[in-house]
Amino acid sequence: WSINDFQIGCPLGRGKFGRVYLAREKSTKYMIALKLLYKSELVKSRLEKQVLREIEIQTHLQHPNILSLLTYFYDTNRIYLVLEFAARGELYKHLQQQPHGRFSEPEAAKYVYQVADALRHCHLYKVIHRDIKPENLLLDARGNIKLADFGWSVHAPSSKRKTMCGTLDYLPPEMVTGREYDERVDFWCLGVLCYEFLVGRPPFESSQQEDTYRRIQAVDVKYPDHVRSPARDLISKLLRRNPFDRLPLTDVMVHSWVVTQKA
Ligand SMILES: CC(C)CCNC(=O)Cn1cc(-c2ccc3c(-c4nc5ccccc5[nH]4)n[nH]c3c2)cn1
Repeated sequence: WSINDFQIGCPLGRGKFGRVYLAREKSTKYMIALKLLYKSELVKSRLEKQVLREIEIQTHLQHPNILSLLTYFYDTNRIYLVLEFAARGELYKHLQQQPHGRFSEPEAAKYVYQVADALRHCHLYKVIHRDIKPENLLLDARGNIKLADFGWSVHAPSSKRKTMCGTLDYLPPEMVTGREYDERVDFWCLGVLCYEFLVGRPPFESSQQEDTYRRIQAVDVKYPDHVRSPARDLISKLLRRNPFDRLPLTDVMVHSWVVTQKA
């Protein structure tokens, strides 16, 4: 493949490493998301190893709810990643467009189920995503979840610090205190995600960072009246301080709230 095989369209956003463009493969007219990485930038920020490991991870993780890396190629200055195009774009924009900025229970349960299934698949390959939040979720043409951006995934177990770029809202207690952690961090993030889907904001959001830290450590969750008990039951089984007390993903997928609402 070469860049001449594609017609480049509008920019789709700025990923961690580079720019992503809508593009179309000329002969098949197939739409894709083309990510351009500048070798010079990768060398400068010593990210080339990280990118190669991500390419390795994404090539092996094939799942209907994980955005696939279709292929990649490079020329003298750039690496080109041919990523699946998710036609309905970023989930967090879809969330913001909802009345009251929150999803209905059926829609929330459908997404929670699909993210749980995608994470279960990642964990089979000992890959922890660590960065599950609405910004890293896309929707395909049929409104199904596509888990993207493995910018922070690592192989379990790990205690690699996650530099605090972006929100702390999704950090589990063990990562806040820099302790060793394993794939159960993704169980916690799924609980935060489910809360945000139903409420429209994450559970520990505070104006000051240290308050967010404190609320995470104390697992200080408050549910607005409109959040009904079956959903509270699931969230409370995921937002547990002790990672071993958190509900495993297979149990999330068969939880009564998920099963009754998503169908
Ligand atoms: C190093 C390498 C293996 C990393 C591979 N993973 C990524 O690059 C993660 N990543 C995916 C994207 C991305 C961003 C946006 C889209 C889109 C998309 N569709 C849209 C529709 C409407 C509005 C915006 C849209 N973005 N489809 N596929 C995408 C893929 C950006 N970074």
